[in-house]
Amino acid sequence: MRILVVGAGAIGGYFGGRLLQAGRDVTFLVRPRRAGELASAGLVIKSPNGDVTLKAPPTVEADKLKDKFDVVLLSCKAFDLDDAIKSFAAAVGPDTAIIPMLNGMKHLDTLDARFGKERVLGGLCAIAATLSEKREVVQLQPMQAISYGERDGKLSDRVRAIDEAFKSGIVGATASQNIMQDMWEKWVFLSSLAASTSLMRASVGNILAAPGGRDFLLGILDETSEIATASGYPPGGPFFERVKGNLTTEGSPMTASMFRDIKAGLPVEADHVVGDLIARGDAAKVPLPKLRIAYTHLKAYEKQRAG
Ligand SMILES: NC(=O)C1=CN([C@@H]2O[C@H](COP(=O)(O)OP(=O)(O)OC[C@H]3O[C@@H](n4cnc5c(N)ncnc54)[C@H](OP(=O)(O)O)[C@@H]3O)[C@@H](O)[C@H]2O)C=CC1
Ligand SMILES: CC(C)(CO)C(=O)C(=O)O
Repeated sequence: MRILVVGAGAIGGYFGGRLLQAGRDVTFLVRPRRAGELASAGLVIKSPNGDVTLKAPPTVEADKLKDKFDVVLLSCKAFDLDDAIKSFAAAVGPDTAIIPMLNGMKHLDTLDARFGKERVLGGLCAIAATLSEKREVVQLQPMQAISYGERDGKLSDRVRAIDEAFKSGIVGATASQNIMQDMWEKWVFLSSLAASTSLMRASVGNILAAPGGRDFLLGILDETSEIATASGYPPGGPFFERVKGNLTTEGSPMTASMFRDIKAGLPVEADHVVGDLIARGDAAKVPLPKLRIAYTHLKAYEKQRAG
């Protein structure tokens, strides 16, 4: 099974690297700077689950991409999606399955419109990872999971084949027969975490320790949960019940990747992760006072960053 990992940043580098480490046929589609880094220093993963340096991992740049791949594992940020699509389009043939790992949901519409719904699986990952100043992939906590599945819930032959390839390389890889529900639940959790930690500039533990902090966190979770419910995906599955506890754990150092990006002065997925959720909530007339404040904050950050 030929796997093209689009991007070798935090999550692409991590999950693609683990697959490569396990001997899977992985190629990273990268831009020139990352290609140079990987050629000279290798793909370096620092992780509580085991460090590894993969010397000269196979890479390709967009203008050299000619072959079709069986699987495209998409790991760009939402604001790079259009450019990434142009870059990997040549790799998509009639039987290619695209697995997006982006947070949010709107990328599914964009990918469907360009490649056809039948080529786009549902996908998500749960991990805390970052690309360090040394351009190493750093996993910040042991937690890791990646899921993929047909959006109609069928356990198809292609999903079984992907599962076999992924499971043998990645701890926490799972074929899901309810991936749309899983993606919504992840979105509810992530958007609540990202909105709160970015707005408060603090970890969950420090927000909980502040006056009104617990009410704010739980209030935002109520708002995002109501949007999911109004959209036909009421949260409440095992994943959701587990992660909900993460938002109320005293002393928890947990933050979202969005907050880490803000601290590093990097662009954020404000519209994709929070703005799109608000648009869906507005359409369903869900009151969203807390989420709206967080969104205004993120857009102000973007404005400030643009100068
Ligand atoms: N980091 C985390 O802990 C988690 C992140 N997510 C989600 O995963 C997604 C990716 O996040 P993350 O890995 O942190 O982001 P990063 O910025 O670390 O990585 C994204 C990578 O995509 C690459 N890229 C963008 N466009 C192209 C292109 N046209 N061709 C080749 N490569 C391209 C970038 O390359 P370049 O270096 O050239 O800019 C970059 O290395 C986001 O949607 C995020 O919300 C989900 C769960 C956890
Ligand atoms: C939910 C979480 C925190 C872990 O996957 C995440 O997706 C992120 O930080 O972007």
